[in-house]
Amino acid sequence: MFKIKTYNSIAPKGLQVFENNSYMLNESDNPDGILLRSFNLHDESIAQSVKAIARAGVGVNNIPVKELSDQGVVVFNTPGANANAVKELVLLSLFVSSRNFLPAIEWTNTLKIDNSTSIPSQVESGKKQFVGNEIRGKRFGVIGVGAIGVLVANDALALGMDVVAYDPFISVNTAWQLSSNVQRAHNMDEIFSTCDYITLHVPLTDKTRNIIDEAAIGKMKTGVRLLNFSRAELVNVEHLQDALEKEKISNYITDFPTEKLLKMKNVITIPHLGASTVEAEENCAFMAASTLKQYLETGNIQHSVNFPNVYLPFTRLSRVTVAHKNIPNMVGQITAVLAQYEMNIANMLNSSKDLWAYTIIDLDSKAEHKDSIIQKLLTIDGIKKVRIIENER
Ligand SMILES: NC(=O)c1ccc[n+]([C@@H]2O[C@H](COP(=O)([O-])OP(=O)(O)OC[C@H]3O[C@@H](n4cnc5c(N)ncnc54)[C@H](O)[C@@H]3O)[C@@H](O)[C@H]2O)c1
Ligand SMILES: O=C(O)CC[C@@H](O)C(=O)O
Repeated sequence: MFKIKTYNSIAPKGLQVFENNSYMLNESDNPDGILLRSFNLHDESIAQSVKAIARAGVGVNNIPVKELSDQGVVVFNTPGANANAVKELVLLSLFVSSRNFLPAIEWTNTLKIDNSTSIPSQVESGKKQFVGNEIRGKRFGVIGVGAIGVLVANDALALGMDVVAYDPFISVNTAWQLSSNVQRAHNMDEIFSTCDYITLHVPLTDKTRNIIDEAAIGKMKTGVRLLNFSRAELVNVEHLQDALEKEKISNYITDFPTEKLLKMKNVITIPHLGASTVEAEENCAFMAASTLKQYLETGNIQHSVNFPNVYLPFTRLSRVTVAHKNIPNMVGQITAVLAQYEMNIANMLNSSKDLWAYTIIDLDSKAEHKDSIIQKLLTIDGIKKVRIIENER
């Protein structure tokens, strides 16, 4: 029996993944797994019982990934599952930033029905204050070409924009999807200095925090429009305010309202709706729940942000999984312990990702002395979490 604790509202399609006798949902006491969206886990104490955490979404800056890795807790996200939803809102925002239609609609709603001037006459005489721009032919810079950035770049081309993209870490998969008509920027300055519109699609990390600051803004064209559907902290808000006041940036559209932004002119804030479509919520919830279930039941890892992806069909009688540091001689020490218990290894797999590694060892017997094997393995320096899973099938 596995206990799953959930935070935020998770689409039923995801929760249904746990609808069987092996799971108890919404369990706060000693959960095995956590399923969440944007809830801030940094301020929560996480029970020792937790083996994995799945984020129904992409950004994991709400999760203390570093600390959890050190406890051998696997963190999953849902790459690409909400990318189309975000892309559609970004495309909408390109038009919103260009055509003044939000203030125009507000103005139309204030028109008074009076007998001397008809509404159509008021409209025709007042509309000149809302003249906008077209996006066709304008230069559009995409910073971060991952699941969202690639869709935004390709569709902006289809809308007639001149698209230039920057991503020094672009994945091979994404590069295959990117239209060859998207130009490659070799550094961010190429985007800053030439673009009429700039959109941010990078994760929030120590390296990307404040990538839009005074220095970056200084290089931008006067009147540039800035879109941020990634995270608030990518943009230095004081420097942004100054640039908006000086009309260096004409407007800023973001999915991340803050107290300061709400008071600023020429800022349009959206209440974090990027992934809020029925389709994206279902995709994310289903993917997150499925990867969490797979990990709890088999120890296989897919879509993890801190441990390597590993898959070994679970066909033998039992399985030992070990989350450990990526340092020499771990496998040798693990197998030496199993040998002490006269356990014969039927199959094994070891893989690493940056500082962390993961080993699966399959056995042709049910593991006896489970607790003492686990305790012994945990005394090895570098081993963070050990599980022994019986094959129930
Ligand atoms: N508004 C929303 O509701 C919403 C929804 C989904 C994602 N997001 C945010 O958008 C971000 C991107 O999402 P995604 O699905 O495209 O993620 P992704 O991981 O597929 O793509 C991120 C891309 O950024 C690139 N990158 C990383 N550091 C970079 C740097 N310094 N300069 C340039 N490129 C860099 C990576 O190489 C990668 O290609 C997420 O991290 C999340 O913060 C927001
Ligand atoms: O859960 C959401 O609504 C937003 C998720 C989004 O910020 C993400 O990073 O995927």
